[in-house]
Amino acid sequence: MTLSAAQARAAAPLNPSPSSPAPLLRVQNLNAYYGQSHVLHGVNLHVMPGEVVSLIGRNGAGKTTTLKSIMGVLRSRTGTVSFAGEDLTRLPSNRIAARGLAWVPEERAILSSLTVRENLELPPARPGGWSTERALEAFPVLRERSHYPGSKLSGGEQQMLATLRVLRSAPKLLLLDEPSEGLAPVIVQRIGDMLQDLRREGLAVILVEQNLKFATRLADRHYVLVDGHVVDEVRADEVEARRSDLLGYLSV
Ligand SMILES: Nc1ncnc2c1ncn2[C@@H]1O[C@H](COP(=O)(O)OP(=O)(O)OP(=O)(O)O)[C@@H](O)[C@H]1O
Repeated sequence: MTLSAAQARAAAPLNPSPSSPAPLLRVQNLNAYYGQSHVLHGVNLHVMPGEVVSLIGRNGAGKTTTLKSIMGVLRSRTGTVSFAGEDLTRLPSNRIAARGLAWVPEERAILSSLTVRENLELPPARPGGWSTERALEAFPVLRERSHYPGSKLSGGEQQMLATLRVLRSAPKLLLLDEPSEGLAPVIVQRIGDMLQDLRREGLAVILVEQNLKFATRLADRHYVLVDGHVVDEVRADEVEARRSDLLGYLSV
């Protein structure tokens, strides 16, 4: 098979310039399996310190599987995942999280029978992590609802709460799975503002998205996944010129 120019670029060595800083996260030749089903095929990607990178692609392209493989939640994988120069591939997921990677799954991991405040207070805060007060200050809507059970929150509020919970651990890299999914445009805007604030603080992010408008507002680079392959890589300054390609990758 002949690689297209875009595929060749996506498959190129991950840290091309010897003078550029080292990536925070480097994923090399990642293959992942559910039983006999081979789902990721040699995925290569990297995230630089403070960079926001999106993974875009249709349903079933392998975006969530990539996040699960990075976090060590899916163990049936080959290849290498390194973070700040350390090979994480063989570590269990709790130790991967302890290195500073935080995953907010699509299902928005909150405890629905506990109140907003209890949800915020339950994960242990690490030095530098967000306190409950800081979280409630940043999101007055959650302060107003601090005694509500998680189950009574809107989808957008649950998304904010799930993200704030993981910020207690002072992560260095946030992995967000479709944070805008199912939310009203005004709430999507609010979530986007929150991510802009976090990036200004230097947090690196991998954003899994099917909402191109949301992804292109935030991300410095986009990796396109098709059937478990990274087939393209588009920088933010190329998005306008390549918008129809990007829309094509996402259309069904
Ligand atoms: N637990 C599982 N067992 C078997 N196959 C799975 C499992 N989870 C996902 N798959 C399959 O793996 C492939 C990649 O799924 P994945 O969830 O990573 O895609 P995605 O790009 O995140 O799409 P979506 O937005 O639909 O979640 C799909 O073909 C999916 O059916």
